[in-house]
Amino acid sequence: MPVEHSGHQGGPCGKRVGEEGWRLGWSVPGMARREEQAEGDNHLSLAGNERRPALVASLGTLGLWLQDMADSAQAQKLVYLVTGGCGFLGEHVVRMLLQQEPRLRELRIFDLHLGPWLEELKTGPVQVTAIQGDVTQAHEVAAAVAGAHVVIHTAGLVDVFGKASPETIHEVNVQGTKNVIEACVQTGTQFLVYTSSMEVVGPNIKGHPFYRGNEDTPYEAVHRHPYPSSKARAEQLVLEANGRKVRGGLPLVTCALRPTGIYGEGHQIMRDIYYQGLRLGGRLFRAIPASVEHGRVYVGNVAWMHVLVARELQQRPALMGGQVYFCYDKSPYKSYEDFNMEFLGPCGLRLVGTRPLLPYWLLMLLAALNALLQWLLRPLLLYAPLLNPYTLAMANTTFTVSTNKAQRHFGYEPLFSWEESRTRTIRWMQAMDSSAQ
Ligand SMILES: NC(=O)c1ccc[n+]([C@@H]2O[C@H](COP(=O)([O-])OP(=O)(O)OC[C@H]3O[C@@H](n4cnc5c(N)ncnc54)[C@H](O)[C@@H]3O)[C@@H](O)[C@H]2O)c1
Ligand SMILES: CC(C)CCC[C@@H](C)[C@H]1CC[C@H]2[C@@H]3[C@H](O)C=C4C[C@@H](O)CC[C@]4(C)[C@H]3CC[C@]12C
Repeated sequence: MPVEHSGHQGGPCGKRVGEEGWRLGWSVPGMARREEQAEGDNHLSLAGNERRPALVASLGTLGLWLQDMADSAQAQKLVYLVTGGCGFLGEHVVRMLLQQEPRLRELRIFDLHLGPWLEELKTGPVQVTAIQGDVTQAHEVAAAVAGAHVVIHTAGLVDVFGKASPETIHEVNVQGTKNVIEACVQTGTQFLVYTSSMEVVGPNIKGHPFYRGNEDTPYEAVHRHPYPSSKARAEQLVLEANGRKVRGGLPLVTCALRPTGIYGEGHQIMRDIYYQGLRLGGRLFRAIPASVEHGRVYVGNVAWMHVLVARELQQRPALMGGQVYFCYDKSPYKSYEDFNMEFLGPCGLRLVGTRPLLPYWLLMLLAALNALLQWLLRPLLLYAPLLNPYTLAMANTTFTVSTNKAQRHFGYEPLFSWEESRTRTIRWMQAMDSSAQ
């Protein structure tokens, strides 16, 4: 069923956060690492001093305190830059870094649109620097990168609905990535993590299934749509840049993460589908056979993978440099629509039909009609429904991942179980619902 798509995926954070009164819940399961570490250190110094005479104890305490200061000055030395740090994924990466990267001294957040939620981060122990900038502007990127140890490049134009021109998509995704690479080389930044996409592999335009494949599974990657083409080209540039000498003579170390369809708190398309369902009286109509598997991964786990890969890239450059990793977790293999129902169901929506209500040829016709309408109306208005020939092919082609490469190379385990990911997403949707009423 064609459903109207009201906003782009993610979008300016100002709008997103303000609109819903939504905040990410930032207690990561079993991992209040910084706090635990600090507490542990305190216990250690107290226990050590208890048995000594008073003067020795205070000198000892002073010594330990000075040692602590020196250690933490040494430990908190890294500067990270997250491009696109106010996007759907970017915000999660930013918050995850603040929680899980104890060596962080400064976190730079570079985005076209900065969100008001950044203010709340500025009171913490890490210096948070918000930089409003455009990745297509080489000088802005270079200024932001200068002095950073690690760049996590998530900024991108995610558009499969025909909202932006192919030229703009290329400019942001390809030229923007070139600018990031050149900035690293010129300013001497050694580590670059790129957020790629499963779409650099597929589904391809021939509709070949990719059934629980891994990074080495042969697949005919053929792209025509501007978004996957631009992501594929950008990924290639990032991987080719691995080993280039950066300013100062050290080699650039790069790698790319390929998320499948990300879901979780802040997911714009999920929200659009939810509101569409409400408008249809709490019903959605099945369009895709339940047997077509579509890979999904929880945003918190994708963010965690970014943090971990950025950390371990510095420890194992020879193994990880120039590598690609699919992002995966324990989310179940389901069709796009059945997976969405895991969250939409508890919010009161119902998926009607065990089989698609319309035959596939009719859906294709509707998708083609939407594309034609988009083209005809372009001089007057932007018509960008969810259903078009490309999104239909995406949803209707099996593409799922089964791999443990990230675990083997850098010890990745999902931080959030499927139950936790599901609960968090449902909670977010319910909060969104109550704030809309
Ligand atoms: N959402 C998914 O399912 C998914 C899946 C695989 C890969 N990805 C990739 O993950 C990354 C983040 O995607 P997202 O879903 O969070 O999208 P998003 O639109 O929410 O975030 C992208 C961010 O980039 C910023 N940005 C766009 N153009 C920019 C420019 N010219 N200069 C500076 N910043 C700019 C946007 O303002 C936004 O904050 C993208 O690179 C995307 O290709 C997303
Ligand atoms: C045919 C309709 C009934 C349903 C339309 C759903 C469609 C909008 C969905 C289906 C698959 C989705 C894409 C998929 O999850 C993976 C990605 C990769 C990522 O890099 C960007 C987002 C994207 C393209 C999803 C967009 C929305 C899609 C096409």
